[in-house]
Amino acid sequence: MSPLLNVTTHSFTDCQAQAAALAERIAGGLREALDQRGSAVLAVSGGSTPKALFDRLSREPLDWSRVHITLVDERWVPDTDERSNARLVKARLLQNAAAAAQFVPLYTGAESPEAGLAEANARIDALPRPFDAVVLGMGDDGHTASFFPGGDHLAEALDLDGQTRVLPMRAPGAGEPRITLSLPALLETRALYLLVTGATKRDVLADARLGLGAAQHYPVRSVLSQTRAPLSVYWCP
Ligand SMILES: O=C1O[C@H](COP(=O)(O)O)[C@@H](O)[C@H](O)[C@H]1O
Repeated sequence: MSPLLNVTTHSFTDCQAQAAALAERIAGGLREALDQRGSAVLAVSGGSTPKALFDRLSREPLDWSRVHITLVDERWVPDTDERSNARLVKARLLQNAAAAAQFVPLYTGAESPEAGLAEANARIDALPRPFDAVVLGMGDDGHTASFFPGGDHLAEALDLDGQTRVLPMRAPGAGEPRITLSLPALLETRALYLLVTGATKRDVLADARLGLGAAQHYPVRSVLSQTRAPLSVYWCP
């Protein structure tokens, strides 16, 4: 199969419609998981893009008490910091019906992601697998999760044969030190979504698909070109 045949793009003219459609689709997958296996796991991104999605998803009627929610990546800051992805999840997703969900943070309170790595890995290893849904975002520099261009553990994180599900990441464009699920950990999912908004990110994604010039190094290419998990891109202006 040609790798890009593994990617389906859903384009919306309205970002509320995008958020509603993806929330409904994720909720459907979680309900199916609850019916068939009794529990469900959802891994989400942070940043600014998923706010509308989280607002919608938090109102979806399902038994959230049997859903584990974790992060695909985290900035190594406490959840009192406005840069914390956990803070965003608590403020926008763990609300309404979804307040009953069981949150599994990546930040452990240790001094550094390296010092907190064993605990973070243990938390992720303890979750049922495969995950039921993974929601990725993308930065203007072509990063996804905390797979940053020039990242100190990038090659390890993108290694499809890698055994460690959680890795630290430091990179020039990352701001603070990070922790991230690895590519193979993210691809072990029943549903994989990439949420993208705005013309700049649309163009970054188009460049990443072509892989020309600087775009050949965009880490998001690792998600576009893999064949383990079909990828659904949700885009709005
Ligand atoms: O640093 C991060 O950035 C990406 C993209 O964030 P956005 O603000 O452009 O939506 C995000 O997906 C990732 O989880 C986060 O840690």
